[in-house]
Formats: sequence, structure tokens, C-alpha cells
Amino acid sequence: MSRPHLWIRAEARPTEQRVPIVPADAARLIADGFRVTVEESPTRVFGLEEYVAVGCDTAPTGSWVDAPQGAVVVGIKELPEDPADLQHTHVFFAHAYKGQEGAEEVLERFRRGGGELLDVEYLTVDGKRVVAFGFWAGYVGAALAVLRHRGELPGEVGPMSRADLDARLRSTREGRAAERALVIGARGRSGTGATEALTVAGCAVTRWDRVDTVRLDRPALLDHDILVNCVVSAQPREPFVTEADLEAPRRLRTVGDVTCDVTSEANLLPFNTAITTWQKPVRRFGSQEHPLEVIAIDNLPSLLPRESSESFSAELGPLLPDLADRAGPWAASLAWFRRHVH
Ligand SMILES: NC(=O)c1ccc[n+]([C@@H]2O[C@H](COP(=O)([O-])OP(=O)(O)OC[C@H]3O[C@@H](n4cnc5c(N)ncnc54)[C@H](O)[C@@H]3O)[C@@H](O)[C@H]2O)c1
Repeated sequence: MSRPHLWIRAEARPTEQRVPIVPADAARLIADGFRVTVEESPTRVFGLEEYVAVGCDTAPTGSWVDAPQGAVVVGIKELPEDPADLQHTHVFFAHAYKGQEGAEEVLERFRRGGGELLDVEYLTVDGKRVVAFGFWAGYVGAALAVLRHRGELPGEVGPMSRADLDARLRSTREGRAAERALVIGARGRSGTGATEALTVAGCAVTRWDRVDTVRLDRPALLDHDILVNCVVSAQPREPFVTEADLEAPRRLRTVGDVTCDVTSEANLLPFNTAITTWQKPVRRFGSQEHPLEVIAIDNLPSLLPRESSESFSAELGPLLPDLADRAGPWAASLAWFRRHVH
């Protein structure tokens, strides 16, 4: 069976420590007949020596531009702006098919260079995504909400390990009554992660999914200390929290909005219309007496780079034997590319 040469590029963003294939999975791929080249990276959470130890070749940062023609360049986030023409097959999250800012330029680079994009977001089986970062997004999103609620998140956030995060979740619970925390979208990937973090934190967790919001019981919703919104929402519908709720007395004080649907028509927390950042993670609403604080960070998985990389790699690895034939989920992703690039 044919095995393409996998080229793991260095991420362009200086804050991005994740990697799509971790050393343990690179070892499995090499045993299965793949050649794996890993670029040097100043930020990656796994050291280059860990890849060398399992038999990967190494290459300088950004040298994928000169990779052999058949190599498949694998990354997570956007490509650097150079070169102008893309000749290789690239696997990454391009965010290029929904009219996003800069999307047309990216597609034009592929068109000009004759390259091919196999966008990870569009790797699907029976229409369902098979590689995603949702679990750890929910985990860290819920964890930050709890820490903020406990007065333990005063300033900036940055990449951390799960062990450190869990230690903070456990140490800050001592001597407190368990907070009432509600996860909506609890059966999904991020909802499952959120539930796990809240459990580690010692919260009393309520889990709602679709059936529980058909007739929204807003008083019950507002009678929680913490809300973590993990709902995939495509159409406008009755908001979970309204402007009117902001001024009124309520138990709810902290919201982790994992969806970050802040500018979408389908925003279920429409009082908030902006994301928050690692530098300024919290936005404050409501009155002095009845504040409501929201964390809506749109790159949550990068805050747990090791765990996010491990789970991503575990999902991607088993798909790679089908890559050479563009079979299975690769065919689905390629179809999206062909629809957009002729
Ligand atoms: N902030 C970040 O860094 C980050 C990272 C990854 C994903 N996300 C976002 O998180 C969201 C969730 O992603 P996911 O991978 O967990 O999705 P998912 O499809 O695994 O789960 C979504 C869940 O929402 C439920 N749901 C849908 N409509 C509902 C409703 N009206 N009421 C209650 N539940 C409802 C679904 O049944 C499902 O269980 C998406 O918007 C995604 O883009 C954000």
C-alpha cells in the first residue's frame, strides 16, 4: 500500500504550541511504512529530539516550501503568507469555505500553484467531523470559568499543562460549597470536556442538551452559578440569557462561552458580541450589584497544547493509511476543495 511522505511543518503563530502528529503516533506511522519529516519549531510542545528518537527526519523551520512534490504538508493553523503559490498537498484548518476574511486569497494561492487543500474541518464520515479539538476546548473553557468564579483568574492566560490546571481546580475548591454549574450542549465533544473539568473542580454539574432546551426554563438556567455554553447553533432561537436578565437578581455570575458565536445570528448569548483574548480573558456585564462575567476565548485548545495535540493526533493517525488514495474522509474533504477551486 502506498504511504505518502508526511511533512510536519512548524506553526507560523508564535503562540501556537500544538502539533498535528505527536511523537508516539509518528513512531506508529513509521512502523507502518510512512516517512515522516518534522520541521524545527521554537514553540512546539514536543521537542524535536522526541521525533528523532522514533525515526523521523528533521528539516529547518518553513522548509516545506521546498519539500519533495509528493510530500503532504501537515499543520494545524494558517500557512505563512509566503510563498504566493502553493504547490503541495496541505492538511490543516484553512477556514476557507465560508467566506471568511482572507479565504479567497488562500484558495487563489492553491489555484495558482496547482496544490491541493485537504481541510481537517471537512474530514467527515457520514457527514460527521472525525478530527476536532472540541473536548479540550470545553475542558479548558469550563476550567477558566470556574477559576474566574472563584476569584482565581485575575489576569492573562497562556498555554498550560492539564496537571497544573487540575491542581488549581482542586486546590481552589477547598473550603467552598460546590458551585452549581450548567453545561448546555453537554452531550457533544466540548460539553463532555466541560463536564469533566467541572467534575474535577468539585462543582455540582447539571447537563442539558437538545431535549432540555426545547422549552427553555430560564429561571432554572439562571439558578446556576456558572454556565458553560457548548451548543452548536446554526439558526437564531430563543437566547439562553437576555439583556433583561443582566440587570435582574440571579444566581448566575460566570459564563464560559465555548461556542464564541458572538457575531453570529445564532448567538445564544446575544448580550455579548465580542470574543475575549488570552490577554483580557473576561468581559463584564450587568450592574455593580448583579455582575455577569463572560469568557469567550476562540482559541481555547491552544491553552492545553499537549493534551490537544495528543487527542488530535489520535484521531488523525488512523485516517492516514487512506490518504494516498484520497479515500474515506479524505474524499469528502477533497470534494469541498474541488467545489471551491477549479
Ligand atoms: N472556543 C474554542 O476555542 C472552540 C474550539 C473548538 C470548538 N468550539 C466551538 O464549540 C462549539 C461546540 O463544538 P463541539 O465540537 O462540542 O460540537 P458537538 O457537535 O460535538 O456538540 C454540540 C452539542 O450541542 C447540542 N445542541 C445543539 N443545539 C442545542 C440546543 N438548542 N440546546 C441544547 N443543546 C444543543 C448537540 O446536541 C450536541 O450535543 C462549536 O460552536 C465549535 O465551533 C470552540
